[in-house]
Amino acid sequence: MRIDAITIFPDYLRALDLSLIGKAARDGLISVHRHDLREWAHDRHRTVDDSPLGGGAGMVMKPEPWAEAFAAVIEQGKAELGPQAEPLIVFPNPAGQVFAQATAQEWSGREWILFACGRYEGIDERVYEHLEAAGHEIALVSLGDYVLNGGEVAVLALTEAIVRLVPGVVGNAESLVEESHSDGLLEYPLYTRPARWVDPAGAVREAPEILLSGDHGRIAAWRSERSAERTRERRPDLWDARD
Ligand SMILES: N#Cc1c(-c2ccc3ccn(Cc4ccc(CN5CCOCC5)cc4)c3c2)n[nH]c1N
Repeated sequence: MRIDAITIFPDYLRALDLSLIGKAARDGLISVHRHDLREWAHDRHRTVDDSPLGGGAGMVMKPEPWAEAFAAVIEQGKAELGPQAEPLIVFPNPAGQVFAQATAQEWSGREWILFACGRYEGIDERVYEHLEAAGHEIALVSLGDYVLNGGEVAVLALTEAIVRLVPGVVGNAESLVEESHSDGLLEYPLYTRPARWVDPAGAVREAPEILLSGDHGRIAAWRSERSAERTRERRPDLWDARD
């Protein structure tokens, strides 16, 4: 998988060189390419924003740098992947569809994802129109119903959610199966040693006896019950949406 990200804060995305994503890149499972949008802003101040037409607060990202950036980055990607390759262009956007595990699963099979990180109040609408008219596939996604200052945080989250599902990235693929949301339910409570823990307040806290029984059938049933109980209590929306 090739991942490109266009942003005015490329250093914000250096976290993609770390940990799981960084190792996947070093292992050749993915390649990550950061691009500074200001490279395609040609005035002396490398301006990428201007006041909103029609008035209003804040600034809007100008269409010209974005159009040039997309053309250049897509040309670079095609040079690597072949002239037929096409990116999925993803815009983190507060008005986008809330991103979910099913989408992460779907996008983990894509050859090429191009993230476009907006800032200010957003990107001139004609950029989306221009890309769609050129036949590109675009998606607007939101991390959730709260307000960020730009798309970079979302790109970090989206990339981790997607790339960890790319075959070979997570060592123990089995751990991906039992995760929260992978079956539409929340994960069961987790315990490790010591089985008997005296906490700093002096309270004795025992792990559930069943987990020490060695009876894997009963343990699986117990975990399933706890997962259902948690989902009902904490996420009735997920519980009600179950098949
Ligand atoms: N993913 C994700 C996000 C984002 C996100 C993603 C990308 C950009 C690019 C710019 N911003 C700032 C911004 C904040 C608020 C608003 C709303 N507008 C309503 C009408 O009045 C003007 C303001 C717009 C732009 C972004 C925020 N926020 N929350 C998520 N889950």
